[in-house]
Amino acid sequence: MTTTDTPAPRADAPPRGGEIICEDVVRIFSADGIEVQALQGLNLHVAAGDLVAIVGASGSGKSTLLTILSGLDTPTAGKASVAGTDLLTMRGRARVNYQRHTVGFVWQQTSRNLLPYLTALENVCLPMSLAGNASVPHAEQLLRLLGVEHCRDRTPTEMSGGEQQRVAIAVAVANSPQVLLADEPTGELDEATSVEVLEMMRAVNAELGVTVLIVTHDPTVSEHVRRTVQIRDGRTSTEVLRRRETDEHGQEQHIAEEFAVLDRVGRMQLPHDFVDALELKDRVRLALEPDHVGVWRDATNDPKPAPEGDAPPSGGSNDQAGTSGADGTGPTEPPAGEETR
Ligand SMILES: Nc1ncnc2c1ncn2[C@@H]1O[C@H](COP(=O)(O)OP(=O)(O)OP(=O)(O)O)[C@@H](O)[C@H]1O
Repeated sequence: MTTTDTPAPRADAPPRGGEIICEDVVRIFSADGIEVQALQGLNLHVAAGDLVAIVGASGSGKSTLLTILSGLDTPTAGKASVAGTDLLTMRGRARVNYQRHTVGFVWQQTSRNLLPYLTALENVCLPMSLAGNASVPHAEQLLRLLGVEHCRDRTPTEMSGGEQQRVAIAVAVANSPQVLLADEPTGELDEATSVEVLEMMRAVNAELGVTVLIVTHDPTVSEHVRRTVQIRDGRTSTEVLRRRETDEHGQEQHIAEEFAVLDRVGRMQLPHDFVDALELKDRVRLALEPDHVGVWRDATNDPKPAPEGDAPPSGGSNDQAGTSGADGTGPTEPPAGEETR
């Protein structure tokens, strides 16, 4: 293995994350004459240097999205670019370079991330060697950043699951990618170890400036990221944004606000619990108000008389499903986060 003294990335290096843009991405699989539309016009924008979790039920299209973003698959239609690389037109050598330099991956199965007969240091040096610039000092610095310098000379079987995933993160960022993609990185770990690995993802995001996208079933993941995007039926449906605020008593508050995602042509998916709570189905009544949109159950065939007061535009019940104004709030409305829960 060749070694050169390439300077290691500085902890105070400026952010160099890549932007992720998906517009109306469609992926159709054909198997045994049956077509499955795994992504049905998915829209997603992740800003450079952001840390985002993608959540969703099994079969919602998460892995399909990640496989496209990692350059292992190509969308059937739409637009997708990562760090300025167009993923639909990328071919041959450009694809290899993209996978080697632009993106790094961490997969759920530790066996897929690390070669079992190499030590942690050798595993981290390997992608650098393939790119022609292996640097032992850089690999050692990454192992230190991930808190696994003590595993330097151990093979994967001599490490715990959490240590293996930390080394896997070091491998994934060895060639200084602009985007780090992780597919269920905590899927095989217990809760405490999962938290450690997620904190390491945050550290890599903060220290190296790399954009991080984590696909997961794990609900605790969303507590560790600023933004969680939910995919439903191959489309982005809702988002939760988290931030910390200090209240008037000097106490730190964790604020989580949930938003419905509106696509470029104005489509949105109502959260399941809203639909269930008001028994919405087939069609709903809509009303444009000065600062919000009202959504009502279609009561055309409803035997119940409509109550007085805040009535829908042309009769029916006043079961209001949700509101969203230009700024998401109105003078008498609760904050956006409370509106959608
Ligand atoms: N290669 C394929 N051929 C045919 N259908 C596929 C293929 N890959 C995925 N699908 C289908 O596309 C849909 C989305 O699958 P995907 O694996 O992206 O979902 P997911 O959200 O990652 O699910 P999970 O959380 O269970 O991994 C599913 O209906 C799946 O059966």
